[in-house]
Amino acid sequence: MTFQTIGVIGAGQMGNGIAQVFAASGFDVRLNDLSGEALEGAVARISKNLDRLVARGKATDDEKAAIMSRIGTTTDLGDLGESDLVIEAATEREDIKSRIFSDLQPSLQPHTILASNTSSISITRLGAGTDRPERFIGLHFMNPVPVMKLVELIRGINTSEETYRAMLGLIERIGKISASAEDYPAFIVNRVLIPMINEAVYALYEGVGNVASIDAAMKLGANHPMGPLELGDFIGLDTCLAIMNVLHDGMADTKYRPCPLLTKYVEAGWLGRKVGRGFYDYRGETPVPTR
Ligand SMILES: CC(=O)CC(=O)SCCNC(=O)CCNC(=O)[C@H](O)C(C)(C)COP(=O)(O)OP(=O)(O)OC[C@H]1O[C@@H](n2cnc3c(N)ncnc32)[C@H](O)[C@@H]1OP(=O)(O)O
Ligand SMILES: NC(=O)C1=CN([C@@H]2O[C@H](COP(=O)(O)OP(=O)(O)OC[C@H]3O[C@@H](n4cnc5c(N)ncnc54)[C@H](OP(=O)(O)O)[C@@H]3O)[C@@H](O)[C@H]2O)C=CC1
Repeated sequence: MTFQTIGVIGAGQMGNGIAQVFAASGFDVRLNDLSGEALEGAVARISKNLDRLVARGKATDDEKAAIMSRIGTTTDLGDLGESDLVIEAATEREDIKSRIFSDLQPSLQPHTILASNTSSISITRLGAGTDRPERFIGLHFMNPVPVMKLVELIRGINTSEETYRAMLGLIERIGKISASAEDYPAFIVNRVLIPMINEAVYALYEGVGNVASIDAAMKLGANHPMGPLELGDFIGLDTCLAIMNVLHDGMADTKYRPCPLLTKYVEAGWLGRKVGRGFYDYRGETPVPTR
């Protein structure tokens, strides 16, 4: 299987990172989002990330220009039809993802592989709703995509060995390392990580600590690069809540119940860094804890 053109759906924090990484490895990328504004924001973000690399001598101006020239944007899903692989990285909602795959299907070539960057949703179920469950797979990148080495590779029950092998090779080609996970709710990384973040929110909710003390405790006491509440803000509290709900429903176990305080923040629209406020308020010079 050869890959040249990669479609990416959803130009949020993950979609733009995935687009950057593939373009930097020489692939042509078609980035899609519902809104032109999101696409402009993604291109600006990628350009800024590459400027940082140029400033640190890790890339040249010419390399930056070549990477940028390989990224095309479109609000029309039909423009992704030429892709050899399409990676969906839209909002963590099964109805949105299923709809995207069914809208995309008529434009696709027969050989195209479909992947979802979902954090938690069943790959088997998403794949079963398409015309190519054997060429459907979970490709779970980590945030921030240009920095994090891991891509979790999740095979649905129908995913073929050929598709799996092709993705193993592709992950290596973009300089990442894969870990294979079985298709159970939230896979490996988020099965462990998101309940930890949810537990930190419980510690806040119950008054065991405040935002600053909980994050300091885990950064200095467990050597985590970010505290769990800071990390929740970084991931997006809507995404964290969606993952907890998938775990709670999928495992049918109350140990995964989302903390009511997490739900309250999401209901308030305090989704974390991407909107300027979550467990910290990012609208000033330095982040200020909200509790
Ligand atoms: C929810 C899911 O489904 C799965 C997930 O993704 S879970 C989340 C997984 N991610 C994590 O756990 C991240 C935890 N945090 C970290 O590892 C670190 O805080 C961090 C890598 C994000 C930043 O590290 P830091 O040392 O504080 O920052 P800094 O020194 O500024 O940056 C280190 C490098 O990362 C780059 N970087 C930092 N943030 C970046 C971003 N958002 N995008 C691109 N590059 C970034 C910097 O350019 C720098 O690169 P160089 O070393 O090449 O110069
Ligand atoms: N955040 C993280 O740390 C990680 C997230 N993921 C997963 O990646 C996916 C994306 O997450 P993330 O980038 O954080 O989310 P964001 O909210 O940053 O971005 C999602 C983007 O998808 C767009 N979108 C929504 N519906 C559609 C659609 N029908 N067609 C095209 N684009 C659409 C949204 O547009 P609008 O804003 O207009 O709705 C938004 O621009 C999720 O499945 C998430 O679970 C995986 C690993 C890590």
